[in-house]
Amino acid sequence: MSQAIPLLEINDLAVRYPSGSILSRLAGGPREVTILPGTSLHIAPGETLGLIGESGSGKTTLGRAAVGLAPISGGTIRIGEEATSMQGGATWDRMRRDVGLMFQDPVAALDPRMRIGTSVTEPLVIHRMLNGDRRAKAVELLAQVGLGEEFADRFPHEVSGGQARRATVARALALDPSLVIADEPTAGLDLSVQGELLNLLNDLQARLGISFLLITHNLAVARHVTDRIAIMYLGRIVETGPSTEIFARPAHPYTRALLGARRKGGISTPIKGEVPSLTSRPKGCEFHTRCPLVADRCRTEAPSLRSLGGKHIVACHFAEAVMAGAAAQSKKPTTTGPDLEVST
Ligand SMILES: Nc1ncnc2c1ncn2[C@@H]1O[C@H](COP(=O)(O)OP(=O)(O)OP(=O)(O)O)[C@@H](O)[C@H]1O
Repeated sequence: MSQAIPLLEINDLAVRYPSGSILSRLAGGPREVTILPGTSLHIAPGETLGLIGESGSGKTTLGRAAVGLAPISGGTIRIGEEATSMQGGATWDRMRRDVGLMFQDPVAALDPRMRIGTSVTEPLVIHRMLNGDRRAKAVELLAQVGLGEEFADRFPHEVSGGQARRATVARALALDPSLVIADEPTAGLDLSVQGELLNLLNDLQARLGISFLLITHNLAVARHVTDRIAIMYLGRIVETGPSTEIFARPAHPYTRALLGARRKGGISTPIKGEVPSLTSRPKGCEFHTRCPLVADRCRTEAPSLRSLGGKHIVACHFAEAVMAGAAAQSKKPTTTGPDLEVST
């Protein structure tokens, strides 16, 4: 893995949305809700970073904010040579040219009224970068993802879910990006098709040297394709490090709970306790209301992110104890859930 200057660098990013509930506003509730309270993240050239967390933890918001598609209220973002803060205006346009986007909703990603060839080349038209024949370019992009020429002329409803998802990958590659942001790229696909898609992403990373920000709540997906993972809770990164290290020795109780939820026969068991409201974040460690290891200190003192050696970074007062417990637990035989068919 390259130790070069990060390709993507996000520092202290804050995102606020207007508060959704009219009732809450009428009752004098907050007018705004802070989703990302000052979040930092980086991705090295050629690296695949997995962003993991429960639903609502802010993964999609972070992915969208990285390209200026969320209401940024503070912090800085740099992609390659281009850097911006707040509402970057024309800078976003230049930054987005270096990023391929695969957003969560595959139906929205491919316009049902457009032939697939037209959809996959659309980013080139938007950025005025289409040189030469549009269909020929579509065929070239579709070939990169293992789809034949005939797919250029088909409509999304005429192809399978896996083929449609490949087409969204082709579209993400249109601008020849250094970074692809893929939000839940395998959601809704059968296990074997998920495996094929992940093999494709692995292959593209190896062949084209693209970096990926892979947003998923599926730990099996993260395990197979990421170099490093970052765990998000209430819009903050609470643990990050090499995937192999985090899966073997998670150091945050939240990460450990996420991994434990997967171990139980593959059936996702929710983590105990309610996710706190983003408009009234708990004092101290924000996970303390659900943490099985909570101590007095956790209720008053917010843990900072600190290094456990190498690239393993965590925000927990008792990380060493959690890690030791996880290491002991991993030696016991466990039942594992259905896995993916991914070549290594
Ligand atoms: N446009 C919006 N306006 C107001 N709040 C929003 C908006 N989009 C997202 N949110 C809120 O931001 C929070 C984080 O949502 P986000 O979609 O980023 O989380 P996530 O971790 O990606 O979840 P999921 O896995 O379900 O997509 C949620 O509380 C959500 O309700």
